[in-house]
Amino acid sequence: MAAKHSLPKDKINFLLLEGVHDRAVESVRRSGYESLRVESTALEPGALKEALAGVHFLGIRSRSHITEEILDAADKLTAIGCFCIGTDQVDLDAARKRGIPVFNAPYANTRSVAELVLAEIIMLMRGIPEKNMAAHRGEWLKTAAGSHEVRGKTLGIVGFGHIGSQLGILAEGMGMNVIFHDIVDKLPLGNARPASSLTEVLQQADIVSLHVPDTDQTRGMIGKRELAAMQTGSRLINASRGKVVDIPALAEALKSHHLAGAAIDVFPSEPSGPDETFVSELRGMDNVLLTPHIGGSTREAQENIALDVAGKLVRYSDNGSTMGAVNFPEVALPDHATARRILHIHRNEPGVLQAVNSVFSEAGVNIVAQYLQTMPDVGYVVMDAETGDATRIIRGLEAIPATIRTRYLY
Ligand SMILES: NC(=O)C1=CN([C@@H]2O[C@H](COP(=O)(O)OP(=O)(O)OC[C@H]3O[C@@H](n4cnc5c(N)ncnc54)[C@H](O)[C@@H]3O)[C@@H](O)[C@H]2O)C=CC1
Ligand SMILES: O=C(O)C(=O)COP(=O)(O)O
Repeated sequence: MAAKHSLPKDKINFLLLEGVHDRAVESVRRSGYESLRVESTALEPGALKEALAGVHFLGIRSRSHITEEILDAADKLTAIGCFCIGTDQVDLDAARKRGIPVFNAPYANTRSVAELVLAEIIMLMRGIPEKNMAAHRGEWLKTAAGSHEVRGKTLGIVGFGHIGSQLGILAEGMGMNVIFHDIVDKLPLGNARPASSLTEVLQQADIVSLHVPDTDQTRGMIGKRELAAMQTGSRLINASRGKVVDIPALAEALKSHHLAGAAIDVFPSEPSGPDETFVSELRGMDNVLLTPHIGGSTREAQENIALDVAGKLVRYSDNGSTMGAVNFPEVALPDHATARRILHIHRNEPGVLQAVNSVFSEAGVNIVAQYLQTMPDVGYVVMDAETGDATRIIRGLEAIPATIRTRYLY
């Protein structure tokens, strides 16, 4: 086949933002991709649009907002890697409709978040944030008032997914009782007990920890009413997403001492890098432990994330596999050592497969293997084909009205 529509590796451009770990850079380079730009922070929308010109593979963390407008400006964008767990920062539907799979690292920082929260549980139950602040001011708050062992206390977990369930196991190891609320039926690991509702968790727990994703349902899920439902003197931890908690309502609950303390790692609005000022109503409150969204920021997690997500981007580029994509039909593909591989992403409309197959039969090219997965709006079909005129096939596929994009791998 003529290689006219395929792209040699030195013409494939990677842009990695937000200080993605060096292991990602090494992994991409080791796979033969040398055209790589790396930035230590997120870019503001204008700069991001400019930076994306000609970029095929984009790597981000939680601070880069990839909106429809940004996607429209990204003329060559082929795939996005979120070097983190959350993918709410990307307009996933808009990306899929443009034929762009989005990958993440679903497990690589789970443990780091669970460990941080575990530490915060003890810190909050002992009133350490305010004692620490007082000591910095020269005060000596040596008192047992309001200080508790965690043994025998109840931890309420909202969102019993990977992080929530890992935390539950660790907390049980410290002798805590664990209750949880999730919208999906979950295996109650260890002695954890599912509660009948969010309210039951809030009412029964000595300390509540949030581990839900950012969705329409979870945004603002902990507001004035939910905070009022929590026990007087209880504590709240949020290391999930900033918009899950109504911060002014939380500040009020802390000021009135209805809540005894909070540890907050994520905020509705976060600085894009170290040069931007962090603004929050919670600043200056002694009983609040504030951390700069570092739940997943350990060397171990960042290295694992780097290898996981860089590997997924490279695999999609080299082989077309979309396994692990969070917004896209998942196709697992074997290597294509002997055959040529053609990828076709299309709107999922009647007759598309027939049109695709006709392009091959009219060109007299035999399809050796064909792989197809669909979502309601988008289909992804991969053909391994015997030698033939690649240019004719690609042009034929591009002429199908439902085509979103085609790629040719050799
Ligand atoms: N602070 C940090 O640095 C980090 C924060 N995160 C955040 O933590 C979140 C959770 O991570 P994982 O546990 O890996 O995700 P996961 O997807 O394994 O678990 C989330 C759980 O929340 C449940 N859920 C969804 N909507 C709910 C609702 N309305 N009410 C109750 N439960 C609901 C889901 O059914 C699921 O079981 C991520 O989406 C991310 O936003 C993740 C890693 C690091
Ligand atoms: O993994 C996640 O979802 C996180 O929130 C971690 O985000 P980060 O990579 O530290 O910007």
